Amino acid sequence: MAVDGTTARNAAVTLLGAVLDEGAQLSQALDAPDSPIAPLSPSDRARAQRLVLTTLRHIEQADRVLAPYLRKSPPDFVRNALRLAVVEMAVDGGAAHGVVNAMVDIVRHGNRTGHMTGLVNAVLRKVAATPDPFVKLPPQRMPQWLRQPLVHRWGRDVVAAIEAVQAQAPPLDLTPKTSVEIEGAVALPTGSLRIGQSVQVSALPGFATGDWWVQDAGAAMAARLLDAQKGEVVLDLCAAPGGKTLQLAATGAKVTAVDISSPRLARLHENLARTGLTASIIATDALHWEPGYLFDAVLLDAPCSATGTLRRHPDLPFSKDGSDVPQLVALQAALIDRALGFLKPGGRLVFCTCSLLAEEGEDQLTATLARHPALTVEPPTLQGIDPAWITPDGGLRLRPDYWADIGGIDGFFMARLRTPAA
Ligand SMILES: C[S@@+](CC[C@H](N)C(=O)[O-])C[C@H]1O[C@@H](n2cnc3c(N)ncnc32)[C@H](O)[C@@H]1O
Repeated sequence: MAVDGTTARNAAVTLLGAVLDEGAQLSQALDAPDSPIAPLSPSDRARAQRLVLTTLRHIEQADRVLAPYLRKSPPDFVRNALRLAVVEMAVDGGAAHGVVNAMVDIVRHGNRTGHMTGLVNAVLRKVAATPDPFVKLPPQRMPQWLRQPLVHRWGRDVVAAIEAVQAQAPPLDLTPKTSVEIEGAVALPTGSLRIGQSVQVSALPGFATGDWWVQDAGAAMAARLLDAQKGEVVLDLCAAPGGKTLQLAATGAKVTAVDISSPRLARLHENLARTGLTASIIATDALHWEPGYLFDAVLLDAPCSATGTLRRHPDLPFSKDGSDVPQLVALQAALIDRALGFLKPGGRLVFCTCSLLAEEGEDQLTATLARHPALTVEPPTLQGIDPAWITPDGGLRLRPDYWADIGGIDGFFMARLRTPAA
């Protein structure tokens, strides 16, 4: 019989193994038909996910705390159980006796790990006796392939500030369809609403009536930068799951949303239905699509390394090594060129990526201007942004450490380009 509290923890330990030892992306491990959370109750599922995310944000510290007590590396399952327990006690405020008993029970019933309960019990009791074990440890570092270019560009202090934000659970940001107030939500300078504490999204007022949608405050700035107008013919290229499509549709523009992924577009259909907004949805490869007419404005939210969203996706450093970046940079350039061909003369393109890397942002803009010298960059004049966030070329660089005192922001680069009038 399982000790109370083992169900969610057991699933979390298995998910940690999928990410840390098998290189799986957490979203895929969670959505797999045989996912360890599939049989769980909604509350245990939420708890397992929260435990995995928190542990992934603190693996480095957990390993440093555990190192003095482990003469040799235990089997993966046991090591992940120890890591999770340490993080739960150090960060999550888990009561030591409950955490230790649950982990001992999980290891007792693990696959060929039953003989290690004594070690787990002894190690965790020692950790439990250490007050605040992470207090003197720096936040977890980004992987070297990402950290090094960022240190080179922004310096060690900025990178440390970014890592401090990435160690925290991100706040919940909402984009209101029209002006709306939600109890407990803070209005951010750029117009998004922020809820600090963890809540059940579907229980918030206005969810069922589609008065808002979940969208990071940084992500919400790209559609604002495009500034779509009522009646304009607007294309959202690389649209799914569609936070930006909803923003564009809410302006009264006639929106076409294109994405290569039908499963991701299914979520856009759901979001449109919930919010009562409309857009034409086309599942196709943008590189080969021929719309047959031209657009007033295009928003291109290109596929990228997603390194600006590490705080929301702390599994990313364990499933990626940066080797796909050159391929992504080439795809982004091809999509930019394609998107420019969809514009009327005098039309505008907003290009954005949720990346911290200059290759996918600042350098991509420089290269675009070199390929298309007739383009002009229109620097952002968005409500609530700090002028220091505007780059010398007129792009907008968002770093996770901006607004650090109120929970930070996802990292993005975006730029608005204008084609010459006929
Ligand atoms: C950063 S995500 C878009 C997020 C979306 N704009 C939002 O706000 O919810 C990038 C998207 O590009 C899509 N994509 C990648 N290659 C594509 C292509 N060749 N044509 C169309 N869509 C593509 C992916 O399926 C993915 O949904």
